[in-house]
Amino acid sequence: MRPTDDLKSRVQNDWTAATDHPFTRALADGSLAPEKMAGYLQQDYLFLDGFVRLLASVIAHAPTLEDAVPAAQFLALITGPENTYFLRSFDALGVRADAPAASEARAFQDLMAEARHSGRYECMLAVLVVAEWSYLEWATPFAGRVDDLPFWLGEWITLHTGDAFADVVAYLRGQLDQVWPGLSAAERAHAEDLFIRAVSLERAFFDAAEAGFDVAR
Ligand SMILES: Cc1ncc(CN)c(N)n1
Repeated sequence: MRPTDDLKSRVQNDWTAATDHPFTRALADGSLAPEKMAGYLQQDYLFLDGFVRLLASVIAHAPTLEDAVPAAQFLALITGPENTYFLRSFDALGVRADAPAASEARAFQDLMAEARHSGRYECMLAVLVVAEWSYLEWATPFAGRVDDLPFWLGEWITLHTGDAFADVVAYLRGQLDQVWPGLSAAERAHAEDLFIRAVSLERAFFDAAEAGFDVAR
């Protein structure tokens, strides 16, 4: 079994809860209240800050230029079209971009900083694999629904579906699978711990979004 499949199988409960969640089902069928999407996006914009730094660290730690290029191209997408999606959505929803962090966003920021500061490529990848693979899984079944949705819902699905995004997930998983056999037991345990905590935080983030984050105006 691929190491990344094995890691996922160890947290199947949280994984399923995070990738088949009432929040994303409501997002995809258009019944999600704009206020709830606004609160989610404000908190996710704080997530994005730590994510960009973590992805930049993966680029810095990739073993070769060839290994780094797909991450660098993905970083351009995140800081380009995804960043402007957030800003256009805040504008359309009438909310500010700089909300105070809720505990779920802070916990994710802390985890990403921990992975980055570990200086370990596999630890950085473990968190990125969870973040992107789980989003590909929840969004893919809804790829055909985007045309009927307001852009702040539909484009969020589009950003996390399609061949190019599936290639990003395949690349991140491939990098982690590739380095895994060369790791010691302690190094594997460290990366696995980050993977498990990241899945749990993905679930908690959607639970909190469904309950409704406070919205800053
Ligand atoms: C919390 C979270 N996890 C993952 C993603 C996917 N980029 C995201 N936007 N936000």
